[in-house]
Amino acid sequence: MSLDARLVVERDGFRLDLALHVPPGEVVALLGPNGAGKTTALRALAGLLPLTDGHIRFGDAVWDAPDAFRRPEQRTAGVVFQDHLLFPHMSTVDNVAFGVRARGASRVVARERAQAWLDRVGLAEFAARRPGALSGGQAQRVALARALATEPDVLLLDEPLAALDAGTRLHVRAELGRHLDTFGGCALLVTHDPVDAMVLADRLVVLEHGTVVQEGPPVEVARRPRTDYVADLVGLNLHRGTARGTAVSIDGGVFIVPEPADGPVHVAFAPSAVRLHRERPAADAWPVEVVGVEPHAHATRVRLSGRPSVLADVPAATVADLRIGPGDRLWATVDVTAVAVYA
Ligand SMILES: Nc1ncnc2c1ncn2[C@@H]1O[C@H](COP(=O)(O)OP(=O)(O)OP(=O)(O)O)[C@@H](O)[C@H]1O
Repeated sequence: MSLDARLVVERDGFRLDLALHVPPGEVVALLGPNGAGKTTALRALAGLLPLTDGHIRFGDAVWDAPDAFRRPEQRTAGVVFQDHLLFPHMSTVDNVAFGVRARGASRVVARERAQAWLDRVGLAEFAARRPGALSGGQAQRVALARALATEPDVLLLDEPLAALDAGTRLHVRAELGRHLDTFGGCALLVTHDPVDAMVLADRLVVLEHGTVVQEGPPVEVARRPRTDYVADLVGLNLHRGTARGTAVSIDGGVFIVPEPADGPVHVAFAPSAVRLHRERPAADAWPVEVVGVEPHAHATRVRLSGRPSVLADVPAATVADLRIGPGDRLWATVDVTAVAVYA
C-alpha cells in the first residue's frame, strides 16, 4: 500500500504545500534549507500537527482529511527524531518494547520483539542499560530499533544522523542503509546532508519556502540542479541563460556549450571543469576577477566574478604557478565536455 498525501500547513505567515506519493519500498529524502518546511511535513505525517488543508492516506486508511484526524498512535507510522527522545528512566529494551506494547502486544511478545531488534542493530548486550549510558550512535540505533519494532507501514526519519560525529555517522548511515533496503514500507527521510540523501534515498524531493522546487532520482538531481540551493548542495556551478545554438547568453556574457539548444536553459558544470589562464587562451575565454581563494578537498577553490561568475577548483600547483590571489584578473575557460545544458 502507498502513502498518498497533500500536506497543506499554514502558520505565522508560512505555508507548506507538498504533494507526496510514496509506493511501498521507496525511500524518499526531503531536502531543503532551514525553514523550508521539512520538519513540518514530517510532523504532519506523524500526526503531531494537523493539516490546514489536503489529506494523508495510507492505502484505504485516512490519517488526516478535513473531516477525519487520526492521532499519532492510531497511525501505523514509526518516527525517529534527531534527538532520539528515549525515555531516560527505562532500560534500552523497555524503550524499544514500549511502542510495541502501545500497539497492543503483550508484555512478553513486546520484550521478545524488542530484544530481537536490539540484536539486529547490534546492541543486544546493551538491553539492560539506561539511555544515559549509551553513546550518541548507540542511542540513535536504539531509536531506529524502537521505530522498526512496531513494524510500521511508514517510517519517518527526521535528521536521524545529524547529532552524530563524522566517524559514527558513517557507521550508522551504512547500518541505516541496510535496514532501509530490507524495509518493505514507505520511508521518508528529512536531511540537510546531501550525502545522506544521495546514499540512502531512491528519490529526492527538494523543498524551498514550503514548495517543491525539484524532485527526481538522486543522480538526476545531482546532474541537473534547478535552483541555486540544489547546485550548491551538489557542488556545481549553475547558470540560467538563453540559448541560440551553442551560444548561451548568461549575465550579459556569451558562454559556449557542447550541444545546440534554443530558448531558456540551465547550464551546469563542476568547479573542477573550469580552467584559469593569465593570457587569453581562446576566443571562448572570458575575463574574471579573483574574489576569494580557499582550500577545498584536494584542490584550491577560487571564487571568480565575471560574466558569468563561477567557482573553480584548481590544483595547488596551478595556484602557485599563476600566483593566484584576490583581485587578480584572469581568463576562464570551461571544459565543454563537462557542461550539462537542459531546459
Ligand atoms: N511551532 C511553530 N510555530 C509557528 N511556526 C513554526 C513553528 N515551528 C516552525 N515554524 C515555522 O515553520 C516554517 C518551517 O519550519 P520547519 O521546522 O518545518 O523547517 P525545516 O525545513 O524543518 O527547517 P530546519 O532545517 O531548520 O529544521 C518556518 O518558517 C518556521 O519558522
